Amino acid sequence: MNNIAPVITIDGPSGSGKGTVAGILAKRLGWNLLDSGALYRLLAFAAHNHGVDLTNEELLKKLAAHLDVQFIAATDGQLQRIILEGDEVSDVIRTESVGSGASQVAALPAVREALLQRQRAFQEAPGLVADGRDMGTVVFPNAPLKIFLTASAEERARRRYLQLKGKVEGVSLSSLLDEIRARDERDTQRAVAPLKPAADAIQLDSTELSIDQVLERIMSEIAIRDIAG
Ligand SMILES: Nc1ncnc2c1ncn2[C@@H]1O[C@H](COP(=O)(O)OP(=O)(O)OP(=O)(O)O)[C@@H](O)[C@H]1O
Ligand SMILES: Nc1ccn([C@H]2C[C@H](O)[C@@H](COP(=O)(O)O)O2)c(=O)n1
Repeated sequence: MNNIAPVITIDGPSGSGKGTVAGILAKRLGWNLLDSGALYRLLAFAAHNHGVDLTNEELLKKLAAHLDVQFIAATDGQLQRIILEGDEVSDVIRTESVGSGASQVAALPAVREALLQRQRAFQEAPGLVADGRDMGTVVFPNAPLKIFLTASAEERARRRYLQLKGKVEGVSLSSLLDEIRARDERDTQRAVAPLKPAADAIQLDSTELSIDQVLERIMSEIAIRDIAG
């Protein structure tokens, strides 16, 4: 691990806004970005394509260790792109069913172990913004700034509904709320690296905050710590 490059971790439940905030922050600071959830999503998606059962820990561990994936950094006007085994999968891995599969494979200790070094390799100069569930507790425990971003389940389902409405057929607010609650339950109750705030994390409830207000709060914590030059 390159301990010189500072890391800002943003953990929290699905739909709290981690990915949005992490992406804007990384761009604003000119830092690298780790969307760790994408790795678990890619594994679930690859497992489906290769006919690997989501409970087969031994095969999933091998698949995780050899996952052929490229993250292409965001450029002006374009989001980060994700390529799996030569195919662009940036959008197809974002469905709630892939998210649910990701949450299942993420509960397996051998899978988490296989993905650990891959995540730590993102810690490169000038710095890293990393979002996920265990960035501050397990992957980057020495990060100088840790944010735990939450929002009520109802607000997170509403946000997801607005995001998917018109893009995904048959999307319903009540089923999204059920799915979010089920994923919260699995992610917080698993035995290994459960979703929880690090002891030294700053907890931010975004239920009543806009994206800009969340960013403003994080920028002020960065300024207090003087970690971004
Ligand atoms: N503070 C906010 N107010 C209103 N909408 C928000 C806010 N933060 C994020 N959103 C919107 O909510 C949706 C979900 O946000 P995002 O994908 O960043 O969440 P996430 O925590 O990364 O979820 P996941 O863990 O499932 O990837 C997006 O459409 C985003 O624009
Ligand atoms: N650090 C992480 C990141 C993600 N996961 C698991 C749990 C999530 O439900 C799933 C998908 O993540 P998302 O893309 O929605 O952020 O992946 C995890 O266990 N640890």
